[in-house]
Amino acid sequence: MLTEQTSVNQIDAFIESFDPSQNALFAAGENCFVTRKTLLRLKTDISNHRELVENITSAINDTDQQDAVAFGVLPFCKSQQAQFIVTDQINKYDKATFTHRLKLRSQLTKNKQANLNKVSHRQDQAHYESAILKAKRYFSERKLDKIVLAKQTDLFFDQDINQTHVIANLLSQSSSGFHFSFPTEQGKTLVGVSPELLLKKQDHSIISNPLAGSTKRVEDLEIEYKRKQALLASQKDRYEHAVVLDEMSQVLNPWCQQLTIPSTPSLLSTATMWHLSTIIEGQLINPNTHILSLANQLHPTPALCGKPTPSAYPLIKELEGEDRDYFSGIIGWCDRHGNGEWVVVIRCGELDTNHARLFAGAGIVAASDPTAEWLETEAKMSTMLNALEAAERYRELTETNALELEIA
Ligand SMILES: C=C(O[C@H]1C=CC=C(C(=O)O)[C@@H]1O)C(=O)O
Repeated sequence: MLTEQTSVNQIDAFIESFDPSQNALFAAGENCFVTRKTLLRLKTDISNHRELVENITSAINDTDQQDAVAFGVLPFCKSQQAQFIVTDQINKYDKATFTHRLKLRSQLTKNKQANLNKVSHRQDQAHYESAILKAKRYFSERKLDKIVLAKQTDLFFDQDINQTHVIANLLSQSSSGFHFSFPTEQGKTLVGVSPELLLKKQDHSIISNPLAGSTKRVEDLEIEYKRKQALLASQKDRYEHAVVLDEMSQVLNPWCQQLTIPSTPSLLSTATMWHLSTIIEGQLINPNTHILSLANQLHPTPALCGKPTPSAYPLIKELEGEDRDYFSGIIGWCDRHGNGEWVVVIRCGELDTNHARLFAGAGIVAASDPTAEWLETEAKMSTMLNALEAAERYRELTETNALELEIA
């Protein structure tokens, strides 16, 4: 399917021409895939799983290229359209080497890094916490068990953001996770490093790694140890996590001859967070089942939406006050055999000239504390703030805002 691993010189030569507004990137495990050239771009509805699979399969088949692959991003909302890039021009690199060479290159060419000038929360702390209190009414009326509430934050810089540099930072911040960069048709670049594998499929085998239940990482090892133990023991977080597994097993079971879901979660870390994590493994009844069909049926899981899904979906739009678009959607690739790998679009942002819009959410259940959940979204946003080299300035600007609010 893909070009064989290449030498450092070849990587450097490619990096010279790497342009995030043209090349899509998806890095998982030890591999980093980068598209060289687009054969076709297409947009397609996602409300019907069969239609989605048919559209993508025929787009791949129409290329007449055996190795063609579709890279895509599906929005959170099923009434919006997915975007795909179909290509057989993909380079496969060793992730560690690509990261190292991209970082070196971006350090050499880096002019003065853009400075963060202004922060504007599209949902500020007061909005976010009041949305949680409103959701709690639905919990007490037993209309809802869980809802994931998110915020979007606009950052404005004094000059254009160096997108290659942000991607290099994301890659070097953590070797684990799923790094992605996708040039959208809106002329923006969706970038991030997701810790959450929605689904990977190869012939009969499927694997998924849902996450739900979180705590922030700290430098002090003793405190960190206590936080990890508290997360594992937390009834609230275990419930948040169990809701996700329940829903996923209901979707996957009918498709599988075998499905293994461990009875207790383990812990998974990112550069900034700890999460409750479960690895689900299965064997499909039919190896021709298309990954997009399954991924789109799972999406959005209660790790991004809620339970019951039909109640949580419209309430999210009402409480957040705007569409999430591609944030908390899914991103990945598939080939002509219906194999591929899809992850959820979190720990991410959309870059556009001197502006970045960041996204972060948290699972809310009856036992949630509004301020703790807000702080969790702040901690999750630090992945992108660090990649933008704007974490300190963000704190200065938002602390000043908070102070101004207090004085007023
Ligand atoms: C919605 C996000 O995280 C989800 C994934 C892992 C843990 C989560 C949590 O503990 O709330 C969220 O469900 C996000 O990072 O924006």
